[in-house]
Amino acid sequence: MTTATIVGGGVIGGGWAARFLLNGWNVRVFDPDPESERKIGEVLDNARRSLPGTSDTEMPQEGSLTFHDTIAEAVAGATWIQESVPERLEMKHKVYAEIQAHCAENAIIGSSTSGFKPSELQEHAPRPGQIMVAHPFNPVYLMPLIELVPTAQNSADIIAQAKATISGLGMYPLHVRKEIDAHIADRFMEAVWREALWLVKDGVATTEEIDESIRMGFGIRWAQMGLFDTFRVAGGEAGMKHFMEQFGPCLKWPWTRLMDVPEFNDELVDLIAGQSDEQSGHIEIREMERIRDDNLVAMMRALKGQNWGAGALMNTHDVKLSKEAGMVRKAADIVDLSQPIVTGRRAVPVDWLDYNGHMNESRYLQAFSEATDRLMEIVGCDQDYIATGGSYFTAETHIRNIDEATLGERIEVRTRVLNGEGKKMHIWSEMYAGEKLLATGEQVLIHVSLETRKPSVPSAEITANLAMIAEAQSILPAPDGVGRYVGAPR
Ligand SMILES: NC(=O)C1=CN([C@@H]2O[C@H](COP(=O)(O)OP(=O)(O)OC[C@H]3O[C@@H](n4cnc5c(N)ncnc54)[C@H](O)[C@@H]3O)[C@@H](O)[C@H]2O)C=CC1
Ligand SMILES: C[N+](C)(C)CC(=O)CC(=O)[O-]
Repeated sequence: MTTATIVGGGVIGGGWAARFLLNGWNVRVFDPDPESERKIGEVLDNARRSLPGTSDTEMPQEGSLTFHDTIAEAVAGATWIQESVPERLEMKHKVYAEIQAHCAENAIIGSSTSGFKPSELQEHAPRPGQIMVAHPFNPVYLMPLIELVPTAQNSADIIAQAKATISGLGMYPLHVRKEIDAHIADRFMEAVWREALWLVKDGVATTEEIDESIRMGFGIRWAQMGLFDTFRVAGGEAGMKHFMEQFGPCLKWPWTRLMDVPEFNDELVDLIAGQSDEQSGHIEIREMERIRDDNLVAMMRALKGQNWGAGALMNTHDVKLSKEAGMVRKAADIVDLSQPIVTGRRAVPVDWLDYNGHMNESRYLQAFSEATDRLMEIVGCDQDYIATGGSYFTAETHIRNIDEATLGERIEVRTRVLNGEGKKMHIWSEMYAGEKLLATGEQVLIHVSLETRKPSVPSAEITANLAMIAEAQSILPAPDGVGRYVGAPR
């Protein structure tokens, strides 16, 4: 297992700790705050209930978390050291001096800095090539973006290593090729923030009205297409050129007060903080974090469904996780054919819950349906085969909901082939949380030609695989409840 050290375990360091831990890394923390263990524990609780739900496969086993009294002790054995101390350059320099005196020479030191340039961070360092900006977004355990900002002091090799580590955490390393204060994304947020401060100060809008203008409008658009594609579409058939012709003149109109900053005095702070308290002061900060996390997970899962943007990144990561978890994808890889095949492993995501606070009945069907897709793939009915015009349609499903599944609970589906002769495939799946049986799902599927939409004979490979599995599993007793109809006596 690989080890990461977190130096500075506040809002951002805590989020990094969770991201590494839940991706299977061991994490060592140094933070002089005596409350840091409690604070990181609370961040971790929120991460555990949200991050696994972004994945449609099994996440790695959580690593171990330890707290250390000195930087020297904390950096021992670490391959990645993430500095997240307050945004003060002299403090960061002091911390790097201590880290570099004790860490491995080939460890990467990433800085969470929101605004310092990497060349500023590297000043006075004995090994500047070890340090680079790895700027995350809050909450680090859910937001995929990392702005990776190196300088000419960082070798191509260390940059490639940093990118690989970030990708391995399910994140998106955006290589910022030219260093600039506040990198890329924070410059946008700063621009929006400045405008918002003026709008509140000038009494044009309240903090709440400004938030509504974002979350009811461009905030939703930006999550999926960003700025330029959004404006390209807004240009209609003539696209970006037309958009620019139409809105170019506005650049000279008083549409922004960007470089004109309101005086940052007590009056402004009280005005903004007062309105913000009125808007959301009745909700505890951890509760607000949970609301934010649930919304983020649900939105990112929607993007996964579209295989777009952050969703496409997460789908690619799922394939990697699934391979690492040893999920079988081919019949030839099954070690013991006589046992039910593990066709799904995942955590229950927040958007699978209903008003009863447990996994909704429709999601039991979804989990069984995804397990059936996996079994189809295993026997040879994979995407390549389907592209040739053959597939299976489900003719009948019977689900028994036996126990509840709750948010974040890890579920596993195990599938048996009861009969795979001819055009028919009769399968039986059981869903477990640990050894607790949650549900059974019995399905009959018919092989079809996608051209005629009529039953057809599957390929010889599929027929042989189904026969082999059914034969091997026939030594198992008949599943309890097989063939049961609604209302049948127990
Ligand atoms: N809060 C945010 O939204 C974001 C912040 N960042 C950046 O992350 C860094 C940390 O910011 P936050 O987590 O928000 O601050 P924070 O105030 O929540 O946490 C800073 C932590 O550093 C600890 N600390 C202080 N001196 C230390 C030292 N000498 N050695 C080790 N730990 C020490 C503090 O006890 C505290 O727990 C900053 O550079 C900031 O710009 C980056 C992205 C977003
Ligand atoms: C406000 N901020 C500059 C600290 C924001 C960031 O750096 C990134 C974020 O999470 O929004």
